[in-house]
Amino acid sequence: MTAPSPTQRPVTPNDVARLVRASFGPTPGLADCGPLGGGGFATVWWARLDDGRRVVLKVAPSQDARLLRYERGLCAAEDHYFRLVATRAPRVPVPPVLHHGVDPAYGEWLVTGLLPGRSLADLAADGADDGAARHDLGVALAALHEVTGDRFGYEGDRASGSTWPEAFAAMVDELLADATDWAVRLPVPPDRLRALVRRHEAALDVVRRPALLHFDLWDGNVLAAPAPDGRLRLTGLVDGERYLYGDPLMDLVSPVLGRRAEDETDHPTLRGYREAAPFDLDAAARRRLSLYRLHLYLLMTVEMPSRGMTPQTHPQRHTWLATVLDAELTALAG
Ligand SMILES: Nc1ncnc2c1ncn2[C@@H]1O[C@H](COP(=O)(O)OP(=O)(O)OP(=O)(O)O)[C@@H](O)[C@H]1O
Repeated sequence: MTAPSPTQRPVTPNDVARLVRASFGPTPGLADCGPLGGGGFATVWWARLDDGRRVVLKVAPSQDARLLRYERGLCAAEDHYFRLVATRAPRVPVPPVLHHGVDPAYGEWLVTGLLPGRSLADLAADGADDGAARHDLGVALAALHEVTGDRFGYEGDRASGSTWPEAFAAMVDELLADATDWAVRLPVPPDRLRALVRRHEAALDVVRRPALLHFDLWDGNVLAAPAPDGRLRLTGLVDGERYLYGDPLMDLVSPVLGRRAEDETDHPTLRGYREAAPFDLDAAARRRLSLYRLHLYLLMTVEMPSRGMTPQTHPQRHTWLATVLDAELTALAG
């Protein structure tokens, strides 16, 4: 078993009972509970209430946990994202928010309804045919992207801008500042990364509408279950805490993590997306996809120490990230 991340607070069944009481009052009480695996940032438990409801309790990192700059206020952000999707894209299945708890002494937590199904990451271990569920994900993403924000980037006092190039450059800058704070050695000098983003400003500037992006739809955050015909279908998108507003193409990176969306045109998620929201894969779009992968790999590199990971404890992850970062740098330099 891997060690928990320093961002994951230890939680006991007594804590769950106390947080259920703080969320719902004396009734309903807690009937049963247990940890939910699969995440690496918050502490997540399922709970059965004594009125029969099944819920998920997500406990945010403690107030004194050191996080990256864009990770400020993620519990409130997840609350906002799920409510926004329920109102503005109601056909996309996300967990209903039951309570957002804030206790000045303890910290923050979120209680949502437990959605049916298992994550695609989990189901892949059984070798299940998940093509229909992945196609559903593409269609759901296209619906989410119809929601428009009033500025680009993150909400609150985090990286944002009135244009997409401005917001994207601010996001990269914040990650580079995080890298300095955490003494993360990057495979390339920060100034070269900044120059690369500036150089591709024209490709980013094609994006004129701040679309709602989930950002983190890797296989662990997509739930699916068998439909009556036996095929796996989408039952939920979870973990909405990292949402931002920007280029829809940015959301096509995590669903094919480690691969290139532009080479996977027959991938069911991309087929579903393009059937619902056709787009051109022209030279500017290809450059943007490359920039977004660069951003994600940079983020995954910079977040390692805050998750308790070092090149020594996680050599494979470290080497893989250095390799894929380098590939994007080469592609963007040409
Ligand atoms: N409402 C829900 N219904 C069913 N399962 C859920 C729900 N919320 C979370 N899960 C399960 O719990 C796992 C962990 O939750 P979540 O991804 O929100 O935690 P996290 O620590 O923020 O993860 P990450 O490391 O991806 O940021 C998910 O991968 C999913 O399998």
